Amino acid sequence: MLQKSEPQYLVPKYSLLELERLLGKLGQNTQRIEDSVLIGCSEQHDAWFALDIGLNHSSSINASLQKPEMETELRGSFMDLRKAFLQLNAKDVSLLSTAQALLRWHDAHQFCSRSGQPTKKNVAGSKRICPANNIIYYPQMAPVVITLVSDGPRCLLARQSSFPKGVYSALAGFCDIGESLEETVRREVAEEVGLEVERLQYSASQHWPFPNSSLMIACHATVKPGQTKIHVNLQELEAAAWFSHEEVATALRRNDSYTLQQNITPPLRLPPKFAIAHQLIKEWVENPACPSLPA
Ligand SMILES: NC(=O)C1=CN([C@@H]2O[C@H](COP(=O)(O)OP(=O)(O)OC[C@H]3O[C@@H](n4cnc5c(N)ncnc54)[C@H](O)[C@@H]3O)[C@@H](O)[C@H]2O)C=CC1
Ligand SMILES: [Mg+2]
Repeated sequence: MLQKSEPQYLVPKYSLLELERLLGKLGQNTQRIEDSVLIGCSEQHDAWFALDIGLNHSSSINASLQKPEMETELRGSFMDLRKAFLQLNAKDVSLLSTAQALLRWHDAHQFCSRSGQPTKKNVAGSKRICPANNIIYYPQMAPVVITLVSDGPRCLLARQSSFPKGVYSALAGFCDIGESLEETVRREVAEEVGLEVERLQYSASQHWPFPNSSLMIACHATVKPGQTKIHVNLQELEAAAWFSHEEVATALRRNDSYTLQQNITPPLRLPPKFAIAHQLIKEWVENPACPSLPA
């Protein structure tokens, strides 16, 4: 749910009093405030909590609550989370991403997997405890490596059929149990495009709420100049190709509005700014030789 506040969109933020009033108006029990989870604090050190007042929430008191009513009451509209990210500043993207992931984790961990008894959230929402056996459950993230492979003058980008039209990104893959990040990078690059990674350098990381909660670990990698023939794994990818520095730099410069005109084959499109893949590609465009990589 985002609220339009010209010229941008905002995540709805309320004080405790305002929230109590709002829940009352929506016919919800104010007890629900106890389901809130701590997601951060303002620069003035005011604590920020997130609460799911979604229509299909299991503990929704008033099941007949309609989406349009809620949109009118909150003066906003519901939208897809990825689309919402395109409208928000970096701070709100981070808050919304944490809120979504943490609230979803709580919703999916209502019961102890050992005793089958209901688990109980602590006040901050940083864990759940089973009162029957004192097992503590902590929110989990799945580590994922994302790697921009380069052979020097070109970088390798790939797309999955689920990506929007024309969008290519860096190679990504979940870490398997027991693997180091380096091993995951080498395995994923070999599995998806049949290339052997020569050198590897960590760049940055990002929390990513899709599909559940991942920690994206971004790296630059190089392959030997003579060993660049791609074998695309069509079970994982729709396509993969080498792109020149000029092609990628042009795609980065293009105003990426993501609104496609019909009947026009889109040129190379890159992931949106909020995705770490975008940062990784931008870094390579600004410094294609990656001189900081050890020789
Ligand atoms: N923030 C960013 O810039 C980007 C984020 N991503 C994210 O990276 C993730 C991984 O990329 P893929 O190429 O899809 O991974 P992948 O190459 O490992 O293949 C996905 C498959 O891995 C399996 N898998 C193993 N462990 C899993 C787990 N913990 N959760 C879900 N599936 C698991 C499933 O069968 C799934 O279909 C995606 O969820 C995507 O949202 C991908 C590209 C850019
Ligand atoms: Mg992959």
